[in-house]
Amino acid sequence: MIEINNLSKTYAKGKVKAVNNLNLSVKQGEIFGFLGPNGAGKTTTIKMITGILRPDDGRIRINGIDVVKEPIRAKMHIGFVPDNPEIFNRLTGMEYLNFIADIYDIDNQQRYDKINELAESFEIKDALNSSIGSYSHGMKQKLIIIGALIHNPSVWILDEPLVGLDPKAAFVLKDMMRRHANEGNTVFFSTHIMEVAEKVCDRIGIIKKGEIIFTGTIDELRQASKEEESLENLFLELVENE
Ligand SMILES: Nc1ncnc2c1ncn2[C@@H]1O[C@H](COP(=O)(O)OP(=O)(O)OP(=O)(O)O)[C@@H](O)[C@H]1O
Repeated sequence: MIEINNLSKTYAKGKVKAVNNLNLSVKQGEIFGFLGPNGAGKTTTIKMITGILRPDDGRIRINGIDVVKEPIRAKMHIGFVPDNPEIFNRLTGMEYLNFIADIYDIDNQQRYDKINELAESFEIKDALNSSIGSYSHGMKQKLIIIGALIHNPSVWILDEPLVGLDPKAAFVLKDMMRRHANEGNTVFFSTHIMEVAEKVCDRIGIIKKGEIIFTGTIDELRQASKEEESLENLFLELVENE
């Protein structure tokens, strides 16, 4: 579960308000889509949830644990897939996954089972003994996704995860997200594509200029907009006419 209260963050010595008094609660067992146009504040919010950036104000709790006060404990509950898959190019895929599994203190059997299952789904098993530097963008992304799931996190956070994946890999990832949520975990991901949110999410939140302007189901969004246009247009309308 993710609970965010009155969260704010500015850049450039207060000149850029990236996130402004944001409140959000994401439950166990749901896939929550965090939608917004470029520069809306999605990545900044995600960096605060994952403990990479420190909030100026407000509180974030992961399964009741304060991310600022108890960062290590909170991070043990989180699996994170950043928007940029730049990782240790000199390691092999397997060395990277073992490194991540060591950090989370995962026993040999669990790491073997998880790596096997996920690498098979993404069809990158054969590449795990090659260096990451030789991987394509999509392969690096798949490796990071496997690393993020290796400790079976109860809160899985992904920043624009479908960008750069081919349709088959995107399908596999969406299926992983659904299964993870169905097992009682929280899945939170950002996207700027309404269609992706429509297919995958139980609930969405729309952020514009650092503020949440809508939370609810896609059906509720449709009702709120009282229009029969395509969802993409609804989204643009909601974002532009607020
Ligand atoms: N390091 C930084 N220094 C100054 N301003 C920043 C910095 N990072 C982000 N910003 C600004 O903060 C605001 C929110 O940016 P953020 O990257 O969180 O948005 P986003 O919704 O993730 O956008 P995108 O979809 O383009 O990734 C934008 O106005 C952005 O220009």
